[in-house]
Amino acid sequence: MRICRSKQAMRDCVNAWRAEGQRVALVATMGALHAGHMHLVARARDWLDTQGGGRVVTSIFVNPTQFDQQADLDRYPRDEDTDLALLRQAGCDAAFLPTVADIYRPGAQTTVEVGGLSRMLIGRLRPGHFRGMTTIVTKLFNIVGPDATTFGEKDYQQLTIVRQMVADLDMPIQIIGVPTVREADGLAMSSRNRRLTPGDRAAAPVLNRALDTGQQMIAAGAGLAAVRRAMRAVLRSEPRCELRSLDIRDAGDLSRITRIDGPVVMLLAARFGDVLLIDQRVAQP
Ligand SMILES: Nc1ncnc2c1ncn2[C@@H]1O[C@H](COP(=O)(O)OP(=O)(O)OP(=O)(O)O)[C@@H](O)[C@H]1O
Ligand SMILES: CC(C)(CO)[C@@H](O)C(=O)[O-]
Ligand code: BAL
Repeated sequence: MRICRSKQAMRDCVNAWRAEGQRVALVATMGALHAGHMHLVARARDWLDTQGGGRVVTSIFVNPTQFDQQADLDRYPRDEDTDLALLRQAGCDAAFLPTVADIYRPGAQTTVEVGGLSRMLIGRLRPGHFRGMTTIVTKLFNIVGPDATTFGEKDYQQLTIVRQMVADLDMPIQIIGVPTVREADGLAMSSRNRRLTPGDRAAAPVLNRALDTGQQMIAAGAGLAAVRRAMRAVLRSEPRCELRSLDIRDAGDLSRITRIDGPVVMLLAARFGDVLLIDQRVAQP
């Protein structure tokens, strides 16, 4: 596996592959890798196989501009040695680990923001978060120049925003959504899980239980208000869960709905101690 620590090294590596006619798929991460990330690498490889082969690049960059809280950035888990070992095992072809100084040149004035979608839901809880995310994702696309990229459905609003951006700005990149990988007790894998105290870790699967309840009720034809009530009751049964938002939206464009008559997405954000976790599930009547 090649290790590229600068934009130039990454570009040189991709240019050499392109000269051999290789396609390229990108997996963008902030490191502290887990099995969910490995699925993104595997799905990137699957996509390349359907195209006659190619190279997988995984970026590891804790992007400061998408953090609205300095403490969250400072405490974000980092574990480069383990990350690189996992990527080698997964058959990744290159890891891109740029520095903040290389990525953000002084005096930069340009950001990328997807209008309405970035300001709703998590965008309200974390002001500026999605502008930082779409800006770094655009920069990664410009540096690596991938044909395709995989994103997790766990970060459903992020995936929806990236799809919108790529369509709006005519970026010639295929976006592949990857289902959420879970721990045995149902908790969605997330780098932030390792910051949970043992008590909060034991409590956190309540998010998945609330989503199970919502999904079953929606499949049985229950109405919006009843589903919300039942999900809230499940979440309230766990005193360590500090609910920040519970939304049921159109699964395609995240618009508000007044009734459930097609695919919807249930979106949860909750704090356990000082850790904000999110989870989601698509359901239909
Ligand atoms: N459990 C999971 N299953 C599938 N994909 C995932 C999972 N967790 C994260 N991803 C995806 O991995 C990519 C990189 O995410 P990131 O590095 O922020 O990891 P994370 O586990 O989501 O960390 P965080 O604690 O910041 O939520 C994103 O596309 C994200 O949706
Ligand atoms: C896409 C991403 C790597 C951009 O920093 C980040 O938002 C993430 O890890 O989901
Ligand atoms: N996986 C989402 C990245 C973030 O929390 O900033």
